[in-house]
Amino acid sequence: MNAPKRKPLVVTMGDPAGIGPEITAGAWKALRETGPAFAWIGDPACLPPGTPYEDVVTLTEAGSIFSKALPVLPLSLVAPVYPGEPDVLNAGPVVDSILRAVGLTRAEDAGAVVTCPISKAVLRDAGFPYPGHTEFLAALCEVPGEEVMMLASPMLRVVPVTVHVSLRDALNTLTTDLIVKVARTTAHALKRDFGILNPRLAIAGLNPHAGEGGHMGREEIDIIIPAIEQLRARGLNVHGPMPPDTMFTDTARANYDVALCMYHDQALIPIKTLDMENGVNTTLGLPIVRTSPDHGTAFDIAGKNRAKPESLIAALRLAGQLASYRAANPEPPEMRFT
Ligand SMILES: NC(=O)c1ccc[n+]([C@@H]2O[C@H](COP(=O)([O-])OP(=O)(O)OC[C@H]3O[C@@H](n4cnc5c(N)ncnc54)[C@H](O)[C@@H]3O)[C@@H](O)[C@H]2O)c1
Ligand SMILES: N[C@H](C(=O)O)[C@H](O)COP(=O)(O)O
Repeated sequence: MNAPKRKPLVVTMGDPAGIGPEITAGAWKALRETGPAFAWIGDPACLPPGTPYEDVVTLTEAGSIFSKALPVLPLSLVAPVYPGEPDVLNAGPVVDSILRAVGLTRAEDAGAVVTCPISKAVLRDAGFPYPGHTEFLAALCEVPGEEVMMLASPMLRVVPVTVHVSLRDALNTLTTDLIVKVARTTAHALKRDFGILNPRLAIAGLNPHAGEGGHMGREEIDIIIPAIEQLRARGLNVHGPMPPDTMFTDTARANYDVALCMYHDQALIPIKTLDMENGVNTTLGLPIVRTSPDHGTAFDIAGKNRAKPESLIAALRLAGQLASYRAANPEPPEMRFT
């Protein structure tokens, strides 16, 4: 039987005053011969001067011209773009680019969505009601609350249990049920999409020394250990709570497939420190594949020809692999949630 033909991926514009346009042009140059092929939904006026691009109407056209030019599904901005100076007036097209990308992927015209970085502050100032792509994508896919953020690189995978909230709110919202839910979605995705049959989950503690038996905080005893017990009772391969300060050493990382962390920076500091260039953000729990580079808009270097496209290239490669894996491996019923 022939392997299913790979569908082109679709890349969103992100904030046009950030590094999205230039890393997109850089990723196209790096991947034009090998793929995965993709189309970019954005305003060509914000691409670096001299970028060879061609307007397209369909993803099929994008696949056939990809080796010659960056395929663009055009979308007009409202305000002129000055690199490093985001404009709230362009929030509408930034959001439209995401909406169109999700529509094309849900319609199975595109293989996956790869998002360029948005400024959460600019979108929030414009009235956008979501904290980030992760939550917005879950709403668009009609699975609000099911989303799980995972950042992955060849060195480490991490999942923050609480995500885009203040540290104080993270402590207030951390519950046994939430840890169990996020861990189950993570284990399921590692089996389903990454081919890891019995994923090993390391659960971080919250407090110094994972609470030191309750002398440095009770969250491990009251919240985290009950979650670990429930997950083990479901047959998941889980260990912890691990002291957060030592769980990211080379030796410790060799013993797990993913680290479940209790708050955003506990998860993202280690991966961005160890492997920023190869890190990819992917949203688990969605019916579509979504990846993103692990960095933000980098307004400080936008338009200065200093932005590295490596993380976007890694995001495109991972999206291509996950989409192909899903197409070739329809989900067997026994793999569904344990
Ligand atoms: N997926 C996303 O949409 C996403 C992810 C992270 C942050 N953000 C947003 O980005 C904005 C800026 O966030 P930040 O300053 O904390 O992080 P950032 O990742 O934009 O920048 C942090 C530092 O890393 C550098 N950097 C980032 N990407 C780089 C690249 N590809 N090549 C070279 N250097 C690079 C920047 O110049 C900066 O010095 C925020 O508004 C945040 O909301 C968006
Ligand atoms: N929390 C992510 C990070 O710091 O890299 C980032 O903000 C991306 O979030 P979304 O993919 O939800 O936009």
